[in-house]
Amino acid sequence: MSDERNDRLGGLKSALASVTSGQGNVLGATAEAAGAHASSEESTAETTGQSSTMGAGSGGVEMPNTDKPLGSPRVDNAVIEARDLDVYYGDDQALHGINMDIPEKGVTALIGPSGCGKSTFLRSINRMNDLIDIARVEGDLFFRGKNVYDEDVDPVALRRKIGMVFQKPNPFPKSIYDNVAYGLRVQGMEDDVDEQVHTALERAALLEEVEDQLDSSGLDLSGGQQQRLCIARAIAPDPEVILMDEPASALDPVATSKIEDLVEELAEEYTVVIVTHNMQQAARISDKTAVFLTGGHLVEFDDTDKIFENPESDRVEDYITGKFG
Ligand SMILES: Nc1ncnc2c1ncn2[C@@H]1O[C@H](COP(=O)(O)OP(=O)(O)OP(=O)(O)O)[C@@H](O)[C@H]1O
Repeated sequence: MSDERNDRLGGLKSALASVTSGQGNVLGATAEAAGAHASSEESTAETTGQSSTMGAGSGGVEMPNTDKPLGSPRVDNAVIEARDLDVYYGDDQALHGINMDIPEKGVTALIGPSGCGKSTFLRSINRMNDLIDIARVEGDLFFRGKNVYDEDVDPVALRRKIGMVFQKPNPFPKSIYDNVAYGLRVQGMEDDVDEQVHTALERAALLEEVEDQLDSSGLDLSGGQQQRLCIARAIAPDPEVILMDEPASALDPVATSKIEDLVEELAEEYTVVIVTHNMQQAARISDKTAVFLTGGHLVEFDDTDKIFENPESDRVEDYITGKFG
């Protein structure tokens, strides 16, 4: 862990220590597995469909001038911009008017109590919510200036640019090699498959452990290795953004630590957006933190240090220090 991250964690600890809530705080708490409403459908859809190109044309998009959550500046290097984003499941509104600029590279963490809409927001970025019949999206979600909900955007092509890793490792019942190659083939990326598979396994910090057994089933790997295999599968088509929905919550501490190290490494090259219930983890690995609170509202979005050491919102401070959640 870098000195900077250690300092940040120290800041979080002292911030927490200075608050005497009289209740157990959430440091180190790993949430129960939750929010996996659509994970099996998602994992199938993640790698199915036809290859095509994302709709062209990103210029001239008019941005509504809307209220921002606390501490949420518009950023010049934003890769993803949510504008007045509402998501409904049937008549129930899960997200209310989300406005957020996610900068290029680095790690952006989404935190908040169970049911506040973190996964829903994550899935709206690469249109995974399309797979939920009753889900409906209003407002805008721009990826590099292009509204991903425009009619000319192909969700499969979008997911090549914005890959996803789920809470539970979900390798296919195929060989390690084929697990990674499958994503490439689905996207029509048939050239140099061997090289791309090796590169993806290497970037996912798995190659060394599996290079002699690429023909073995992905299901025979340990849980942590399976999750790194899923990360390799997600990065094989060379996306720009990697969405991670509690990628370590089903893993033991050693495997979790490897995933955290990997996330930090990947963030040098990719934009990583990660949902986590573990605030220590958010403090350790993220550069920006977005705090969602009950009812599906984004309350504060800022540098992680600021959120954990000096949040603007009292409700965020109460959440961070374990007064509720
Ligand atoms: N597939 C679905 N069908 C109907 N309602 C859903 C679906 N997925 C989520 N919801 C509802 O939307 C709201 C937000 O859920 P979501 O899973 O996004 O929250 P979350 O913050 O990720 O929760 P958790 O931390 O428990 O995973 C909740 O009220 C949830 O019940």
